Amino acid sequence: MLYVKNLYKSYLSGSKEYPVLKKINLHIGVGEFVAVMGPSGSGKSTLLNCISCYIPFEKGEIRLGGTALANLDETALAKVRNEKLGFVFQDFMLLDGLTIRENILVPRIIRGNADHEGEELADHLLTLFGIDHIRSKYPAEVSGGERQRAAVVRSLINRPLMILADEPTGNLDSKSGRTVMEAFENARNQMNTTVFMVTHDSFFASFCDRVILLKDGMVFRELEKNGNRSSFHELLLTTIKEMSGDIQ
Ligand SMILES: Nc1ncnc2c1ncn2[C@@H]1O[C@H](COP(=O)(O)OP(=O)(O)OP(=O)(O)O)[C@@H](O)[C@H]1O
Repeated sequence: MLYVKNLYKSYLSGSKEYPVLKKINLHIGVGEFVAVMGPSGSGKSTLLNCISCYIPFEKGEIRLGGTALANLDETALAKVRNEKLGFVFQDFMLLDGLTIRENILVPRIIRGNADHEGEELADHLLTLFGIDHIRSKYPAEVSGGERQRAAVVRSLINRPLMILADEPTGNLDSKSGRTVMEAFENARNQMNTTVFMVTHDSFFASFCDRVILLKDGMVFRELEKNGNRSSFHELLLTTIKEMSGDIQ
């Protein structure tokens, strides 16, 4: 589904080139829930932005559902973003003047398929994700966790190949954040949705099936959840300590 091969990306500062992603290789299969973690500056957002088609990369390959992203023009990239990807952001990005249900339908309107089927799907998802009671409310009238669950539903409304989530729990307390992780689990379990998330937080990462640890623009290690969530959390904490050099 998503293949990243030898991805290399640098930024220029004056005439000097600073590599940020150095030969990243990864694969995410259909229905996987995967997090990327790593210290500040390790390249997490840059990786997500390359996959999102928001920034170009110099070398390597990204293939999303069989489409190679390098060499696509702006129109084709916008089509990939609209049709193949769903987005969840740290600050929700809901439109204040629209109700929760109307917000959820916005990607259908952008794609030009705001039809009866879209309305039915919105109603089904509002129930499935436990936010039907806030459908007619405005974003300012609901909690942060409810706003983010609405954003998760919005990201699903065009039935994307993959959801990209950038620090989706960054503005939430642990109880609300947990409901958002459960919403991603629900999307995976009920709709076989693939989720790729950037997070700083090992507790929220422990809800994932797999965690990719980045360090200095390279994959330091990939960890898979083989037991329960709390033992995976312990493994993540130990490996992050090892990565930061606290233990050998
Ligand atoms: N547009 C840019 N121009 C120049 N350098 C940039 C740009 N964007 C990011 N960088 C640099 O690239 C490196 C990686 O940044 P990136 O935001 O991908 O890291 P990150 O792991 O997401 O960090 P954080 O956890 O702090 O968000 C950093 O050193 C950053 O300063």
